[in-house]
Amino acid sequence: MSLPKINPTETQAWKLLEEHYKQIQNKHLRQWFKEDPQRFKKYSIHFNDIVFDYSKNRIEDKTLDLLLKLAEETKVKDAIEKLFTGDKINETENRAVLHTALRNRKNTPVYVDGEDVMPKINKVLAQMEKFSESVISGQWKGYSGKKITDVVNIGIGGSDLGPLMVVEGLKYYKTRLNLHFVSNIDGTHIVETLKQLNPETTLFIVASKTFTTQETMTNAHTAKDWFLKSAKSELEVAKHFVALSTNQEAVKNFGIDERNMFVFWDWVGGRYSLWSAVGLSICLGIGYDNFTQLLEGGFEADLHFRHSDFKENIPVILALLGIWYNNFFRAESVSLLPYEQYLHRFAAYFQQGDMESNGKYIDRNRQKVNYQTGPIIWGEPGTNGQHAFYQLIHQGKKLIPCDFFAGANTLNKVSDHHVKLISNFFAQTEALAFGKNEEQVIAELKEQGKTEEEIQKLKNYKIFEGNRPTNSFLYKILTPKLLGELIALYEHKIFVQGVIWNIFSFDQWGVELGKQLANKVLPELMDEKYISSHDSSTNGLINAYKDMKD
Ligand SMILES: O=P(O)(O)OC[C@H]1O[C@](O)(CO)[C@@H](O)[C@@H]1O
Repeated sequence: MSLPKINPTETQAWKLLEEHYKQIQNKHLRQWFKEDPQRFKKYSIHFNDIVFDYSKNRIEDKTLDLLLKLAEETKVKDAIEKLFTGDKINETENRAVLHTALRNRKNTPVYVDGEDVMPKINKVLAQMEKFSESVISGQWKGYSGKKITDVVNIGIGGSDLGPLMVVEGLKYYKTRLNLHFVSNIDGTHIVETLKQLNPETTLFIVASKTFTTQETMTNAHTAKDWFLKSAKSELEVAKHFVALSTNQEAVKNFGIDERNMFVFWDWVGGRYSLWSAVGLSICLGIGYDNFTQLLEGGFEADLHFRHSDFKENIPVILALLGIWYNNFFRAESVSLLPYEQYLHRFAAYFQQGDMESNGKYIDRNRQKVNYQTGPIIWGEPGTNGQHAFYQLIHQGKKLIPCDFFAGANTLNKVSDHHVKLISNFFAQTEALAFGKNEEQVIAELKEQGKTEEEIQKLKNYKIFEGNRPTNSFLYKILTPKLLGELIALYEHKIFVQGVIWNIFSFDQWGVELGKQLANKVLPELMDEKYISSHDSSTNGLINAYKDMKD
């Protein structure tokens, strides 16, 4: 059974939300907080070690009721069950979507085409455990008998961003191995990485769901050539190359021993694959036990998502708030702002997670949508962002809803850094919500001894309108489990939004055209002849390239 195909704008809730929006669009958060001192209590959810505060949003009870009605009318509850029970909800590729099975720590059966997938998941997990432990312990030796010191994950998109974000995010829990990630086809990426490495002590992980991706295969061949220059014999490849893929045939053809292959399956989407064999670099980077803690966190977030009432359900509330701003306030982007240096790739990871999932204009009825779908996702860690782009968030013309993240505790206690960091987090959400009005600005300038003329000259620049919405995630401390929870909560937010927008969130046809055209252009660049087969701009650029290149 497929997902329902309901145009959200035709629901009763949508129409009521449009009306409601007109009534509250200019109401200020200052007013809402004044009217209801219980706002924090009312609009926050506690889940494990996380406090999720969504009270600084431009909502009231009626808004939430209508948004929840929208979720009901678009049958989100049914869709969640379909997700968890292996329904082929990735219809355009005829696939189930079961990243949740990969972290199903209870091991209850999950069926795809009548087959319980848990035994094969567990088999690969056992293989990952054994392999990572032998490399970390030094039992696994390189071709000259030395221990592995460095691991290079070669992959791109979902086969890179997830493991990279997690390995960076959990660096505090690092094993003795040094992890490197090569993704870009720009040779600079692999050349600069290999410069630091010794082939005798380097292990390469070739991560590619399809094992056909141009970037990954090109980088993998370059790595193999570099390795063979030193090892001399193809027979040594088995000690230095492993593959993570769904494509056994292509892995064999590349020359990787099948015993060094860690499989996953077509029901694992690339951008949801860090929980699968693609997490091997995570196991090597932080140890298998920590990897299982990450899975545990994802699993607990799954239980929360599947079983909590929507009013208490973090991914559902996050998704509905996102729709409120995206479709009614016409906000175009969402900024993810971790006040946690370790999470410096969190926004980059969810750029793919969200934008590749919901950046679509064709609905589940094969029709062009007449409403906005996925937002632009961006962000940098605080406090760096404050000194870069926050000006626009505070005083720009665009409404940018922001999600803030911070630990109440730090993993690196050093003088008063952490308390200062956290004071910035709280201050920013307060400033964004409440701003500074004319009266306050004038009083401040007077106190500084400014003349009336100076005050008139400056005051408008110093006013902060406020009314900028934020969500805050305050957690106890950054652990593998906590990170697993956060990732899964956001994955499910994306899912709920895709369901409501009536789009297919698990395919990515939009990345195909560029790949096709690059394959057409590539042979045209190989000789000196001028080209006239494209439009005048593309011809002009290609021909200028031919003139300029050495
Ligand atoms: O793991 P693969 O098959 O190499 O694909 C890498 C990435 O390429 C994409 O297919 C599109 O760019 C992503 O969805 C995917 O994560």
